[in-house]
Amino acid sequence: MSDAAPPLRLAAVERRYRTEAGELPVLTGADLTLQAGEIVALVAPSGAGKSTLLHLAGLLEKPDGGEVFVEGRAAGRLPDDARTAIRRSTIGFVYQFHHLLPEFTAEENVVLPQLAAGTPRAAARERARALLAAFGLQGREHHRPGRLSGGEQQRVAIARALANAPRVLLADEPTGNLDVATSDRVFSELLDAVRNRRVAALVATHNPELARRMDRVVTLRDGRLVPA
Ligand SMILES: Nc1ncnc2c1ncn2[C@@H]1O[C@H](COP(=O)(O)OP(=O)(O)OP(=O)(O)O)[C@@H](O)[C@H]1O
Repeated sequence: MSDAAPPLRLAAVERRYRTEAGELPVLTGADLTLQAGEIVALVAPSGAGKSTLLHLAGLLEKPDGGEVFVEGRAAGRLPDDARTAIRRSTIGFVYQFHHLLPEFTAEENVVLPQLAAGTPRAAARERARALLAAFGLQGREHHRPGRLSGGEQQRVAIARALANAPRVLLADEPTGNLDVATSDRVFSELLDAVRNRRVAALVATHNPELARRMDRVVTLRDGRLVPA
């Protein structure tokens, strides 16, 4: 592992699914390098393999071929527990629907991943408060998700994704569930947070306006990543 290694690199990544109709090749040799502070949009038609790519990049699944390097380390094919440890300390996820734990407060939702990564509770709470404040959620820390607006819920989800100071952020339609004005605002906050922290981000979206606001746009063609 070297400081110069990019936070995330996909090299000739392959993934195929076995279906009743036979093998479905979804990724056939996907290459991508994300540098620190770089935000890349992934825009491709439904079914092209965006979620599959994000799952592989996030070490949630293993590739059938090729490799996923995280901070220079070949990580994609490690055993489950090793991939989980790298994922917890290095990678944050934001989904279209917030996936917050409904029975926990906003603050607890941001504290829990830190506890899972071994951060002491007092430090985790302090960091959660700072992150929530950075997203304009002072005074809302003790609300459960059901008592927050859609935009606020998504801000908590972004704060949670950043809780363990990840080097890589993976997002799947991170504001796709919000109205246009709220989506615009929350997306700006997401971009600022990622840029300020020098996180490398890959953001899947169907929204060309949002894609244009990122550093570059890639698409999937026949299972490979190409410039859009
Ligand atoms: N577990 C699975 N088993 C079999 N086929 C799958 C599986 N997961 C995904 N697929 C298929 O692989 C292809 C790519 O799916 P994926 O979910 O990655 O696409 P996507 O680009 O994220 O689509 P969307 O924009 O609709 O979310 C699709 O044809 C899908 O039906």
